[in-house]
Amino acid sequence: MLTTVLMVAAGSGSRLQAGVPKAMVTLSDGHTMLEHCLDSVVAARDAGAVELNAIAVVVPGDPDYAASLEAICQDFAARAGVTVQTVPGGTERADSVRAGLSAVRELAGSAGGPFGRHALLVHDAARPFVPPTVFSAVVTALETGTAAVVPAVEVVDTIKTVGGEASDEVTGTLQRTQLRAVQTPQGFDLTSLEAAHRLVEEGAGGAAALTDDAMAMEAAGHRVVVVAGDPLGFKITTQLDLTLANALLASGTSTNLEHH
Ligand SMILES: Nc1ccn([C@@H]2O[C@H](COP(=O)(O)OP(=O)(O)OP(=O)(O)O)[C@@H](O)[C@H]2O)c(=O)n1
Ligand SMILES: C[C@](O)(CO)[C@H](O)COP(=O)(O)O
Repeated sequence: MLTTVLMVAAGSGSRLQAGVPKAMVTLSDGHTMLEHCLDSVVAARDAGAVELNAIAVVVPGDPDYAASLEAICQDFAARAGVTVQTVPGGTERADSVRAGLSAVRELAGSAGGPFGRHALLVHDAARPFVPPTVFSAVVTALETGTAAVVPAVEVVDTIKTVGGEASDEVTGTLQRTQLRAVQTPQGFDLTSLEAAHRLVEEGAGGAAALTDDAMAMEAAGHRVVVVAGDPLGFKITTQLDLTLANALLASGTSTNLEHH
């Protein structure tokens, strides 16, 4: 199934505190986070897991950062033999996804007419080591006709809700067997995700409340299916995650085959 990837890279990385947007952070092997994430997509293509049409990368509005990321994207595109188009993002992650959807529609339309079913993978430019098996599981589920697919792993901690007058008061304990930690790439029927985001945008919920795209599909009444994620699909959010990523690279344990 022809698939376009929407990679969101417009975040500031405030929790990582690296002084530059997270996608521009260089890992210990000298490659940026963005290159690693692009590489994982192309590794999935090369493994036959994704019939890749093109990649849209949503970049920060700041012109200097946008220019740097555009240069990284076009270098990568030439090396990997893939179309990569950048588009400026928004304040919240959901704003950036919405900004990217119009570019995706153009990329999908030019690939094979606007009316066919087209798969979209929405992916964080903060998960550098997602293996091809995860891409494959998501795309395979989409191919069965499912409109929304998320990769996920089991939760290892006990999760409690807090609230009351003081937010340090426990109000309940969630049933751990029913919980999953959700990763990206999340897979969607393109037309359905466009409609779901429009619906949520027109409603009361702000973009900040939408922490992933499956939430828009859930709000629109779609069935969302979970497939197996992978521990290597972890998101780099804090310095501790970055330390883990660099240790994986140093140990050779990881990651995305060869660099393009
Ligand atoms: N306005 C935003 C916010 C986030 N993202 C992207 O969404 C992904 C997941 O978000 P997160 O890990 O929270 O990244 P940041 O927003 O950069 O981090 P922080 O919340 O710590 O500032 C990242 O690839 C990030 O670039 C985006 O494109 N546009
Ligand atoms: C989309 C996501 O990566 C799924 O786990 C996550 O919800 C992003 O959250 P963030 O706070 O924007 O990192």
